[in-house]
Amino acid sequence: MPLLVKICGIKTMAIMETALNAGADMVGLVFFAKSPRNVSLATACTLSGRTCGRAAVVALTVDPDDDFLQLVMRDLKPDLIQLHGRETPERVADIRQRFKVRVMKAVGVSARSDLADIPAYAAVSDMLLVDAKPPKDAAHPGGNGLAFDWDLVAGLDPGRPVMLSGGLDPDNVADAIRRTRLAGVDVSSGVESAPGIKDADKIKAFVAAARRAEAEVGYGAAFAAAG
Ligand SMILES: O=C(O)c1ccccc1NCC(=O)[C@H](O)[C@H](O)COP(=O)(O)O
Repeated sequence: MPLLVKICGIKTMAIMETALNAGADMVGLVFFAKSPRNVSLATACTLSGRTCGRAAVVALTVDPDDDFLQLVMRDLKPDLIQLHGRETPERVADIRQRFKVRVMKAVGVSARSDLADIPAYAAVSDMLLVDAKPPKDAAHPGGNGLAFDWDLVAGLDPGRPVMLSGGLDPDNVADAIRRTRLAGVDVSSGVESAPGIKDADKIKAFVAAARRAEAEVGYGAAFAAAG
């Protein structure tokens, strides 16, 4: 299966166009008021319209309530809801079933013990995202540009595709792909010039580096051999 590359926290048409032209498979729109990447639902709908099916649209939410999800599903109709809060496996299952939407649950990792929750989340999610566990005093539960020990998730296979995130950037993404061989990579801070300000050249460099590593590792070949 080809490597999935997600660019998260897109706020402008120009950057959406850059991510699509660079070859991103997934684009993330952040709904979290305290984030410098937060977008309104109206802006998200406009940005999403630009994709024309070239990339999957991911609505990033943090402990969303049903009223908000109803609006997101009615107006944005994302391909995937990313759950980046303290949602329990029961709540993840509830959202997936109630809204008939694919979900990607983010799991914070800083130690091997954090992987204990993964089977329960894999059972109720379409995809998982492993991210650095935020520091206790962090203002945001994600998008902090912090990396974790990738060896903890190397080859992780809970029966659902797993994306790697947390502190990735154009310089380290190839190493991360080689070491973990997960289904995809997700970046936000590492392709910015300042919090919330995406840098077009960094996005292009990130996707290019990820694609080179994908070819080197042989993602498609492994899939063909297995299939
Ligand atoms: O981006 C945010 O501001 C954010 C706010 C609240 C929850 C999650 C958030 N971001 C998550 C992501 O952008 C990515 O999925 C991932 O964590 C990558 O973050 P980064 O380390 O900045 O590359």
